[in-house]
Amino acid sequence: MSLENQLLDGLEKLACGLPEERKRLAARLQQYILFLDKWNRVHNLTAVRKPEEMVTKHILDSLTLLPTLNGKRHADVGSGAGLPGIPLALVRPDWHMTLIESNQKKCAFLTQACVELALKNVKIVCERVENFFPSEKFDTVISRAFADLSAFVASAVHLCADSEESRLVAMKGKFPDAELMQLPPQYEVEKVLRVMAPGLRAARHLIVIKPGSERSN
Ligand SMILES: C[S@@+](CC[C@H](N)C(=O)[O-])C[C@H]1O[C@@H](n2cnc3c(N)ncnc32)[C@H](O)[C@@H]1O
Repeated sequence: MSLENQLLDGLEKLACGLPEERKRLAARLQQYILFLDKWNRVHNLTAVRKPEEMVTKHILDSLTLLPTLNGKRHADVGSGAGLPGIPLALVRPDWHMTLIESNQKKCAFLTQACVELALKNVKIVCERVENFFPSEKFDTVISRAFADLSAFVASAVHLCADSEESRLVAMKGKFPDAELMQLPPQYEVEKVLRVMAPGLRAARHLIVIKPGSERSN
């Protein structure tokens, strides 16, 4: 199956967009994969080397977040090669994504990817998340493969908007029993969702956390 058809099939299974729109989204997502593949050959941005594996392991996995995010302003902490932030920005041009990444080489890739893909709804912050204090905060603060839950929350809770609806969402593989037990009690785990990325057999979980009163610290 071609990359574009693999993406189309995955978008359909995720119930993402209407049929005509899905074709356009699949073409945009393919453009991102091809650009990531080109850079990855030289700069080693991700261990997933085959574009067809990037479809499931990176793109469709990132898009499992879609039904869980509320609001329009989202931050992706430790975004790496733009995951999950860039796939989300591509399929939801009405959202604003801020990608926070401390590694200069990865930031250079992210900046070029935004130019190549003409992404107007993405901001790159090349800084450690602990040192980033934006004037406007976020409805959702997301991470994938960034840190254990306690470290993620401790370093990024200050980015959550001062509203009842703001959340931190960590993307995890198997159910993270030990990490959940270690999470300090001031953070309320609102829900743990088991999600399926089309074509990916591995277990995936989204941990949705309320920031509590810690966010303004
Ligand atoms: C394992 S990678 C995951 C990348 C991407 N989220 C993914 O799922 O493919 C973790 C990323 O977090 C970045 N990182 C580590 N500590 C950070 C910090 N304190 N602030 C911002 N980025 C950080 C690293 O440079 C790296 O790119």
